[in-house]
Amino acid sequence: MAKLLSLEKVSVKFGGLVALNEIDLSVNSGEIVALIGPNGAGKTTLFNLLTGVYKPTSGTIHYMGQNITKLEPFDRARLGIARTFQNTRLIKNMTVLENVLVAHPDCNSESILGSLFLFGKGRRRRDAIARECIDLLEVVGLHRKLDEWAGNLPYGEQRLLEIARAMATGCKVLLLDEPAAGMNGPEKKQLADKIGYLSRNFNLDMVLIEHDMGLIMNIADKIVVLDHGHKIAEGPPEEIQQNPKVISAYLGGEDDDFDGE
Ligand SMILES: Nc1ncnc2c1ncn2[C@@H]1O[C@H](COP(=O)(O)OP(=O)(O)OP(=O)(O)O)[C@@H](O)[C@H]1O
Repeated sequence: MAKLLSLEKVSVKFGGLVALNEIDLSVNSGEIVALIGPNGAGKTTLFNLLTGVYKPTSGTIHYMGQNITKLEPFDRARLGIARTFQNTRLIKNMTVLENVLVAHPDCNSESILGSLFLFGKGRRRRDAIARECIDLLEVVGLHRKLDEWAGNLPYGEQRLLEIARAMATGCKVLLLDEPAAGMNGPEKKQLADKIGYLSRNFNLDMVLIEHDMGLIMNIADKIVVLDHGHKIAEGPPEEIQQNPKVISAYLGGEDDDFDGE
């Protein structure tokens, strides 16, 4: 498998605190990678490193063969690295479709209004962008709610809308921060199905921070375990589930939380 994204001996220090210590990590093309670890392990710091919000104290980050260690968040987004947030960043008083349209690189809120006055080629382009966005909403199952206010959607659907917004940017790597947080059982099942579908059909690579072990066991190809800024394990779910280091560090020995149920 081709390496898409890789970290080589990356460390992040905040004053005297080592939030990440010489982390090596790679995301291969077509992979779903789950990042787990107890509170303060360094998961969010790693996401901020990948998006460029934080720069490493030492080490390098490569993406599609390019050294992106010093690239700013905007440039990384343009290269195809997108993320969703634990607390959704939707524009609640815009419709579902408008939320996706404004995330599209060829569109912004001014051009949505301006498009009323478009003719010919401009209008065809606008229609094509709208079609693309509606197709994305169909993929996440929200195509029947195009005109609803984003803020009125149930929580699970707001998270799916965030994924559609991230995809509208044309991303190749999607970083999902606790996508299942606050979801009920059926919503989690729907999310797991969508994530699997997106990965298979859109050639989208995903890294997710998630605490729901059942979800992770279902969808992840690889799990990376952090503890106090150190990578303590990496491997397929069935291997990680049995790893005594992980059980004791992450779960304090209570392996009944780690059975994927
Ligand atoms: N901007 C910052 N300044 C100082 N310390 C920070 C900063 N960001 C994170 N840290 C510290 O780095 C360590 C790792 O934090 P991080 O948020 O990455 O952990 P986490 O695994 O995401 O935890 P949680 O599951 O609670 O969100 C913590 O000790 C945290 O207090």
